[in-house]
Amino acid sequence: MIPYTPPRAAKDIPVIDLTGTFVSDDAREDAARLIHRACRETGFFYVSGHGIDPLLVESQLAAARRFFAQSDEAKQAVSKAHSPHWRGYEGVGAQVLDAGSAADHKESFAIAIDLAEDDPLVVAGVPGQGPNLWPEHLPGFREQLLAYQGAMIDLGRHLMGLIAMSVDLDYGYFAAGLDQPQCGVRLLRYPPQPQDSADNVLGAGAHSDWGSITILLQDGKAGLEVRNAAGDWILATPIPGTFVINIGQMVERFTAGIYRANLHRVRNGSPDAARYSIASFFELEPLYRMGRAPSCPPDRAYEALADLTVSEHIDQMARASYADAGADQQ
Ligand SMILES: O=C(O)CCC(=O)C(=O)O
Ligand SMILES: [Fe+2]
Repeated sequence: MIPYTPPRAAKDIPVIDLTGTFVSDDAREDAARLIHRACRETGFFYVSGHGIDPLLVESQLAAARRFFAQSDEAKQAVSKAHSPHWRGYEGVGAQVLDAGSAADHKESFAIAIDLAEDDPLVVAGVPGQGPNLWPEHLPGFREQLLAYQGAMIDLGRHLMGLIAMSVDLDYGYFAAGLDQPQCGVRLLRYPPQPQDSADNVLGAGAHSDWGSITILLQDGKAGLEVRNAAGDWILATPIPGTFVINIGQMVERFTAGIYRANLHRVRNGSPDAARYSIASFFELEPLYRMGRAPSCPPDRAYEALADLTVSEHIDQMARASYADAGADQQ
């Protein structure tokens, strides 16, 4: 358990403008340098100038509000219990992101790449691969989520290119793992924070993300807290028009620890309103093995991990985070 202590105001999470990076190599070099620094310092940065339609973004938050406003019965109809692939709805208390702490005070709905049961990856039993669960009574919901997921995949591919450049590799370094990338999109709703937090109840307990990069959309409400290099917790205040990007354990492994998949947590700062966010977990192909970047020196701590595929690693982490919540909660 990581006991809760109040955060400081954000001052160390930079905003990186991507506008020029879609057209100019020089702008890519500049952005890669800023990404390098951010990934060493906190593992977090905002991106602006990302080119994603603000209407698509607004509609995505609206879709999240519509989903969670449904009856409990409608939400349970797409319960994660019906999916062996980590898709669907889970209620408050279903997940423990900080082992030893109280369960997370959040509810969520997740999709990933929608694969038919006869897709070769599903037939081969590759962890996490399969069909999505879709709510029956929300017209347009599926189309919206798939459009948003498509935009996240485009942005994720671009960011992986910049991350490769940030450690002196080519923009195209990850091409072999980016043909059919994975992208989980998770709608999150954090009810108002329980005032009695004696047993460390948080919206999401302190954790680092498991995959490559997370692209986070926040509604206007503060809540995301990030631990900086000095060990202080700082608030990642929502900035309109941006996404918060953080690197996960796959990129930490890629750099053999030069970049850190940093601890973060959520505590809804509004006493009487829910906070909504959308976390998109961008990931290389399921069977990709994330080796060490040739430009980063080896570190023995990471050598033992090298044999797991992306999907095996994420599946292990997911299992652990739900096992901690007990089998009786969904
Ligand atoms: O909701 C947020 O602000 C962050 C969510 C998060 O860290 C996660 O889902 O991994
Ligand atoms: Fe996270």
